[in-house]
Amino acid sequence: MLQGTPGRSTARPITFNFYSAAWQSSYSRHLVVEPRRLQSPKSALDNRSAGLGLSLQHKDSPKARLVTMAAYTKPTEKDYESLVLRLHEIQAVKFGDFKLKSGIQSPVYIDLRAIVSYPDVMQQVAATMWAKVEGCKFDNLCGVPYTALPIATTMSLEHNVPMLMRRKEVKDYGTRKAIEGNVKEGETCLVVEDLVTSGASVMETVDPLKSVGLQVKDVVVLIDREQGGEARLQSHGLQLHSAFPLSLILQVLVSHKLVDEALANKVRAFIADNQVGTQQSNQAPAPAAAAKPKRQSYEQRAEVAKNAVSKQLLNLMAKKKTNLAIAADVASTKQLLALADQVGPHICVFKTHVDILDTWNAEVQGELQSLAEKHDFLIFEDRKFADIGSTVVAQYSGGLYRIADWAHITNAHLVPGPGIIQGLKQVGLEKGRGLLLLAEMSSKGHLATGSYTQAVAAAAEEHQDFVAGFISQTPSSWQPQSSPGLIHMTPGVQLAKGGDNLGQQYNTPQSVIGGAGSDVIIVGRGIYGASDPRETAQQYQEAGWSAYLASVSA
Ligand SMILES: O=c1ccn([C@@H]2O[C@H](COP(=O)(O)O)[C@@H](O)[C@H]2O)c(=O)[nH]1
Repeated sequence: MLQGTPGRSTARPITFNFYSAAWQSSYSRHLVVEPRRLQSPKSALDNRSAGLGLSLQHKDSPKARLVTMAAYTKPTEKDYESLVLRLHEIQAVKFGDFKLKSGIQSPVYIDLRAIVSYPDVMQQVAATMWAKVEGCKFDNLCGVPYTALPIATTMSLEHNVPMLMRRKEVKDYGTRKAIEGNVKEGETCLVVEDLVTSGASVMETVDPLKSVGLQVKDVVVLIDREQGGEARLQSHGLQLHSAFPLSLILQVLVSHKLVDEALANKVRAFIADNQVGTQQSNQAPAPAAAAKPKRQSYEQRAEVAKNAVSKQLLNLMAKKKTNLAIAADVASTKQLLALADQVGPHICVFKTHVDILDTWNAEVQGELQSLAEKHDFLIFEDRKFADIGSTVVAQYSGGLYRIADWAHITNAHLVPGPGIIQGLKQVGLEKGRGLLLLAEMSSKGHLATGSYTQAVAAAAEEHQDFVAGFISQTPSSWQPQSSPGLIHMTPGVQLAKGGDNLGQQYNTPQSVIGGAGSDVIIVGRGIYGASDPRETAQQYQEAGWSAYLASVSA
């Protein structure tokens, strides 16, 4: 039992059941207890909609922080308004002239990271967001790291809904799980986010949740910048519930004369001009960054591609709506062919390491080629040639594997110099084959950087009749825009960032296609190691394709 004492002004003494003895003993000696929006003190702690809250204030210091412990109350219009004002007051929503990470100047800047320092704001945010999804059915909730994690935690504790956590980085030791918590396959999960612009970061949480067998249908966000994120999430079957569209925030601030009409119109114009799919937008300010130009579509690039294979691949990707390549690093030929048939409808490229296989002969080669025709994908033998010209001629055309006979694409390091390209071209050009040059690698500490990568870019430019593109990691940081016909394929991709214990490093489809500017994601263990490779390939296909759509010009 906690006995309240009169506060400095309006509080009346009140006695009621308190659920924590620890709180009673540690706080009752020091705190003044005030009832807040009191309706029914007896039932309030049992009935969360009754609306009881406590304000706890330090007795000896009038300026001491107020600790509120409000049970959930459905917010009223006034509450919505007061939350907007409070967000403005704590500078979570700012107006002025801000340079975004993309280099674009923005008249509005939203940064909700600081709300952790204001428990009253955190509580109102959680209550407001909860009210938006009260009618939805979900078994769990999961916040998008990091800002939305405490919001999700508050909702979880307040409403007794189990929470799951997505790791931003998957460790390369231990369980290597992307989703932490008690996952029950088939259950539904609400995704909680603080701010939506394009919806890309929401998808980075939705994809791993789905890959562990959860269903995701609803996403709740505090602020929607109204730049196209809602439509994009809808295209993935997700319903966005936003507490505050940016236009509503503007309306409230204008009505309180905190923002003048001219500035509000400037913000509205900025939002209209910066819809996802017309220009790159980003929240984090980074003064030095330059604006990222939109990329050409795969079809547009196919028209200017100088190599037969890159032309074919760009057209195939556009037609099949997939930029997914599978790295089929399985040991048995039987598994290889079964995998090709399973994931065939979702991929543009089937990548092999033929020297891993237990069997290779003309029959297996023929079966793989038939599957490539059946499902319309190209075969890429990841041979990584690295010898002098005359040796690679023999290795590519002959030996046990006769790679040039069946692989549409192969690849090479440029360590030996341009002679390696000339040698491979001598064999492959007349067969209509294409070569990828390894410009960068995915493994920790690799040496393909700086001037080496630049030299690879220059060699590819020079041999565009045979060079189809690159194996790369960060193409937009070094590839000149002058050769849109060259394709970038990126290995080291999984639905969550992480790595293995031998130096492999993983990035997500969104960061590889949208952020780094690559064209094709190469996924191995993330797909063939999954319990249902077909379904998982489909998830990667969707993730890669939506990242592509968001990065091309309208
Ligand atoms: O820099 C490189 C070049 C090639 N690879 C190859 O890609 C796959 C990746 O497989 P995961 O299971 O998805 O890690 C594999 O065949 C590598 O040989 C690469 O990872 N990095």
